[in-house]
Amino acid sequence: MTLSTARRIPGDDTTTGARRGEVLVSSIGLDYNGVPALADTDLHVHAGEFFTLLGPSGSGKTTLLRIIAGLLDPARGALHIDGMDVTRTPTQKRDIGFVFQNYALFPHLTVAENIEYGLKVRKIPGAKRAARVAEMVELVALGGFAERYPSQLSGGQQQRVALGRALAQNPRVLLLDEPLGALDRGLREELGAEVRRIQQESNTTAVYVTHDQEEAFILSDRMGVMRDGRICQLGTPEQLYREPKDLFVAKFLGKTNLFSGRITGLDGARATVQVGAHELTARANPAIVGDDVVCSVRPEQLILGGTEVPAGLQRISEAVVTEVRFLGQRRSIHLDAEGVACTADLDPAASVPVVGDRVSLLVRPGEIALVAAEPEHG
Ligand SMILES: Nc1ncnc2c1ncn2[C@@H]1O[C@H](COP(=O)(O)OP(=O)(O)OP(=O)(O)O)[C@@H](O)[C@H]1O
Repeated sequence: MTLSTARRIPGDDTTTGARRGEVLVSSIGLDYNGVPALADTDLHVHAGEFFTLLGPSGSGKTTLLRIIAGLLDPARGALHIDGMDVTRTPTQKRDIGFVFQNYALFPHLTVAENIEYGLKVRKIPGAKRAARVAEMVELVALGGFAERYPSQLSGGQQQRVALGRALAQNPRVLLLDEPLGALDRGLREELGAEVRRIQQESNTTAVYVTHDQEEAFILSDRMGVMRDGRICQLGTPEQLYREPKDLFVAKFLGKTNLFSGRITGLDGARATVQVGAHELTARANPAIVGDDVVCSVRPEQLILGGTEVPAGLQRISEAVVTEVRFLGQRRSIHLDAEGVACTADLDPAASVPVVGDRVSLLVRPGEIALVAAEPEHG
């Protein structure tokens, strides 16, 4: 596959010192009827990065994406792309590519013509245009479909055309708003992997909006979790999963077990927490104000034990097994932990408890995420 024109070296074409595709959002905010849809927000998306805005419906993801696109004017703040202030620059002059949920292809144009359209508008010469279209058709794996019309393509194929069209002009930044939202589960996974491959091969900065946590995890280098018009936490998928800053992030990113506790001691990066009758050591969380905390432990981090606590583990609760489910790759054990419903995921090959068994719930000190008892706002 030839990708010479699509592939770029970050930092190759700017005189400003910023790397190509770098997005800097500084105190950008927007209100509707006096209510903030986006609270004043700072965000730095690095060149070549796949960055995802993840959050529930109405959390402000699309608002922020549309401001970066130039489709919405912010009430406050500044936006820089590649070091240039584009806060008031019209969309068409921002050098940005879009892919939305509804493919928005021209129905009367073929795949090749759809991809070519923007190049024609920009008056790119014919031979160069044809070469670029051929390259994009190959990049989005639609060889053999170039002469088809959108109505002759599946939803996933149409979305590939939309991607090819967006990338044909070698945009500084690719903005994607729930591009897989209209597709069924299997196709979402397949095309999600393709989106990531295409983004990497074309070395394009991507800002992606979704409410689907799994999709965000598969695709992202980094992501920002949004809630009520704010980015409440930024980080890699693993950082956010393992070290959620607050209860909202802990619960939004996959399943978790929550044990109420109280901080009784702090020693640098370590905290001592009292959970019922048990004293535990956990990583301190600087975002917590006050002593009331919640210990978040993921189902795969809970270990079932007996009366003895092996070295390197600590007991967080006693529990009674209420249900055992075989789920193929794992066995899901439901428990009543002194009135708190919990789930532990076990390797299917591990010894299986039965309903009614009394067990100890054990956890490694580094695997307890402490969060404030109430969600943080900002
Ligand atoms: N034109 C508008 N007029 C008034 N309020 C609006 C308008 N557009 C968006 N909002 C409000 O702004 C907030 C953020 O909306 P936004 O579309 O950015 O959320 P979102 O996270 O993208 O949601 P979804 O996942 O449902 O698309 C919501 O409370 C929404 O109701």
